[in-house]
Formats: sequence, C-alpha cells, structure tokens
Amino acid sequence: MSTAAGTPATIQVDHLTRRFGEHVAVDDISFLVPAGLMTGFVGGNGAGKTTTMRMIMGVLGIHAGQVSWGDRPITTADRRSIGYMPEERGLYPKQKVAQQLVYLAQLKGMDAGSAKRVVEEHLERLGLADRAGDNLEALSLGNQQRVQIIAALMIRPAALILDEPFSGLDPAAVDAMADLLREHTARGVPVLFSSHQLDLVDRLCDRLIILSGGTVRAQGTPDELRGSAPRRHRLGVVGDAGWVRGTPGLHVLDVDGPQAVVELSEDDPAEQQRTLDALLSEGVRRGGVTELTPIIPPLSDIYREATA
Ligand SMILES: Nc1ncnc2c1ncn2[C@@H]1O[C@H](COP(=O)(O)OP(=O)(O)OP(=O)(O)O)[C@@H](O)[C@H]1O
Repeated sequence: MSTAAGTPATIQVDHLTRRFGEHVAVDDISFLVPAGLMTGFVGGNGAGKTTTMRMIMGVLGIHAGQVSWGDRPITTADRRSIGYMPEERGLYPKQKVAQQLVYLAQLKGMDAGSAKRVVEEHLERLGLADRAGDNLEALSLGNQQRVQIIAALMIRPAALILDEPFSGLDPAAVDAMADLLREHTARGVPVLFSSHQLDLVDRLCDRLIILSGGTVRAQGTPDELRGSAPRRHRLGVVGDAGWVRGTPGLHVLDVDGPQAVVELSEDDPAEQQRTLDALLSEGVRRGGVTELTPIIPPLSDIYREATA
C-alpha cells in the first residue's frame, strides 16, 4: 500500500538539479529527511539550501531528479500537508496577528473553533498571547519570526520544511521552538531546517546535511560525521613533548612544552591503536604521561573541512 497524503513519511530527494541560466545552483543532490527525525541543512550563503527547499515544496521547478514522499513521487496534496516556512516569509504586516493566523488555519481546512484554539495555544507557547491583537508590523523582528513559525506549525503538519527558522530568535524562543519541533518529530514528522548557527544545529538535529556549491559534501548523524573526521588527541607528558615529532603513524599538529596535539595518520583502527600504545609506552619510558585524551571536534571544524 502506498503512503497516504497527510500522513508523516520520509522525504527522499534524488538527484535534484536546478539551474538559473548557466549557473547550476543545485547540482544532482540526493538525501533523506527521515520521518520522526530533525535534519539540519547547513551551508554557506548561496550553497543552494533555499533553492532545494523550494523544489521540495514545488514552488520552484525541478530541472532533473525527483522528490518522493514515502514510497512514491510527492504530490500537490502531500505538499499542502507540509508546514513550510519560506525564506521570504509571507504574512501580512498590516493584519492582526491572531486574526491572520486563524484565517490561514481555516484556509488549510480547520473549522473556526479549532483554528482559534490552536492559534491561542501556539501564541501562548511562544510567549505572544498578549500580542494577539496587534498588527504584525508592530512586533519586533524576533516576535514576527515567532508568528511565522506558528503559521508553519499550527496545522498539525505531516512534514516541516523550515528556511532559517531560528534566525533572530532569543535563547528562550529557540528553546520553546525546539520543544515544539520535538513534539512533531515524536509523532513521526520529518523536519528539515536550514541554519547558519552550527552550535544550534549540533544541539538540535538528529541528522545533518552539509551543502556547498550546490552539492552535498557530507551527511549523517553528528556522531557519524565526527567519526569520519581525523582522530586527534591531546598528549601531556612529564618534560618536553618535542620527541613526539619522530613517532611513526602520527601528524604532530602542535607542541607546547609538555603538551602536544597529534593526529593519527593511519585509517586502520588496529594501526591507530598500535600507534597510541607506542606513544604511551614511549611517554612512560621518558618520564611519564599526564594525559592522552581524544579531542572531539566541534561541528564547526567538521563543517570547515567538509566545505573546504
Ligand atoms: N531566482 C533566482 N535567479 C537566479 N539565481 C538564483 C535565484 N535563486 C537562487 N539563485 C542562485 O542560486 C544559488 C543558490 O542560492 P540559494 O538561495 O538556494 O542559497 P542558500 O544556500 O539558501 O543561501 P543563503 O544561506 O544565503 O540563504 C545562488 O548562487 C543564488 O544566487
């Protein structure tokens, strides 16, 4: 049986391509946005994130490749069931906050009573209950952003595609938003959100897609991406650590008195372990080892290396 419209399902992007004139903005990219997981979409300015999201949503034509919903090509009905926060936003500045949200919810098929209830609930959750009667333009930019988020989330979406949803939000709003998103993933909804805030992506997402120049440079869970990064260790010894420079199987990145930062140059885990054992015994032989700790790279390092 094929996946029903309006039921959360994995979104699959296969060999998607988009050109603008001669410029290939998105170049044969493939990835999954799995049901029930938060997927972070990162990449520098012009990497192709917005263009990809627009193609998923069908607001921009696809030049090659396809988007699937579960086990079949995505349809207009599927797209209608997705909560989408576009880069260009799109609410009305001169209309009252609650009024336009209720109107939008009704456009998406909710009856007036339910629309009013979900809007009130979401305004409360995002700390905007007292702004319900204000025109959107009277709110600060961060609060306008919260309203845009509500517009995407309030319709009990079957998926969420969010272009920079966290930009401009204060830490309390980020937390409220993250909690809301987790409630959606808990009922199986796939979430794809783009962001330039790597610390936030690291904290929130289950999976990550790194885009550069219109191509996918890396994808996986943050731990998988860290696992494929070079394995570095901090070494502390008694005396000067300069002797590590001659150790086979190691790149020495830094030596500062009794401290050194080293990178294992072999790929084979058994070889790596042998190198670490040799390093340890040589350190002990020379007077003692005070530290040999793996360095867990921050996501910003993984990102830099993937997009270099
Ligand atoms: N309508 C358009 N006409 C021409 N070129 C476009 C159009 N939309 C996007 N592009 C180009 O496609 C490339 C990808 O842009 P896109 O907006 O998808 O990047 P992005 O990753 O979302 O960047 P940012 O982080 O700055 O929002 C860029 O080189 C951009 O100039």
